[in-house]
Amino acid sequence: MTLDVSVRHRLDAFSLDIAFSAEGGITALFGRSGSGKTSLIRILAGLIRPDEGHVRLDGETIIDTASKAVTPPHRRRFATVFQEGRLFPHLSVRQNLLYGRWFSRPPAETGEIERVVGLLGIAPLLARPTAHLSGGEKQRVAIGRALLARPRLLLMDEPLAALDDARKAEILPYLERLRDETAIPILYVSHSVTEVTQLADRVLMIENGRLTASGTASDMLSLPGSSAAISRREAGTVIEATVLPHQPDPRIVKVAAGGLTLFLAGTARQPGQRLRLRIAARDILLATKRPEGLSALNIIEGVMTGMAPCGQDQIDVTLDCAGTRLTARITTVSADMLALTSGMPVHAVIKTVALDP
Ligand SMILES: Nc1ncnc2c1ncn2[C@@H]1O[C@H](COP(=O)(O)OP(=O)(O)OP(=O)(O)O)[C@@H](O)[C@H]1O
Repeated sequence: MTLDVSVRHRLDAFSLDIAFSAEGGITALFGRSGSGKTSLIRILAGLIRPDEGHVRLDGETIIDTASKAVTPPHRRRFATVFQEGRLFPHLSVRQNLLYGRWFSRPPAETGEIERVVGLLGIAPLLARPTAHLSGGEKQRVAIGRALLARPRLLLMDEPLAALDDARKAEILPYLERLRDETAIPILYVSHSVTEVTQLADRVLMIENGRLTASGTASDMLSLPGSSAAISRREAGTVIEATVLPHQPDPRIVKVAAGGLTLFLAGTARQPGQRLRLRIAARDILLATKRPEGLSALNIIEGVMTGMAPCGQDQIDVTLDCAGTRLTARITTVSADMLALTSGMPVHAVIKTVALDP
């Protein structure tokens, strides 16, 4: 699938002027509130007609303002999942799902319905009225309804934003399965670093109605150079890791990440499983000598490669650790105490529980 978008649109004082192309998998639209993500999704869904530009899917014109060609929303076969599920409250879960199927041509077969129900773990909910579901359950049903419309493109506009952290954590694995087990390309709007780290194949950074950068989640979400849309607390490094075949202890997980070996808090992981880890800069300590008697399992040797001031009295120290770049945020007092200089060997200490797959 190739989605080719180039649109310009004015909404009072705000102007959107964006061009990008997206392939299969999950493409995240990441940016601060008010940057124009929802407006872009609304253009793609057919809820706003852009002032100028084109949208094409696999070469087929969806919108082309120059030739005044517009495919009506119901013929686009794009499904949308919003922040709040927008289920029909008077219908059961099963009836809501079948409503999605009504839009698919040819209609989804029973086997497909069972597959979607299994994928999202909603079999026990089928007979329930939607009014009796939790927020997380409602979102899973909304996703199921969207899938059963057999969309060519799934537009997800902050689908987890209305949920608390526990419900978000409950749904994220289902979204990973959706990415890995269906071939439906997804545009995923979010300003959550956690969600984008875990889900996105590619990230488009949007600021003030413009595309400012695009690339892999690791490149887009890692310091130095990551977007201003990432909060100070969340800033850090995103790295790809693979679970190693031999685990030293069932309570922890050993992974290879670039040239590093790291330990994570123990959850069920299969050898060979790929993970994306986010290491917040504020969760890394630095030591000039290898520390002993620490509870941290991850003590990594590296070389200091740079320093950049970060707010008042704090410094981001960049390290090269066996070819992997990490950033540690420390106070200027600590930097002075350690007399850090470029090229100096250092040890980065990361708490096992701080590694957040
Ligand atoms: N119908 C409208 N008329 C005028 N201005 C609008 C309209 N809709 C949106 N805007 C403005 O356009 C800008 C972009 O809004 P949009 O909802 O696309 O941003 P967003 O990145 O999705 O934000 P959020 O993450 O808060 O949902 C905002 O400044 C908003 O106030």
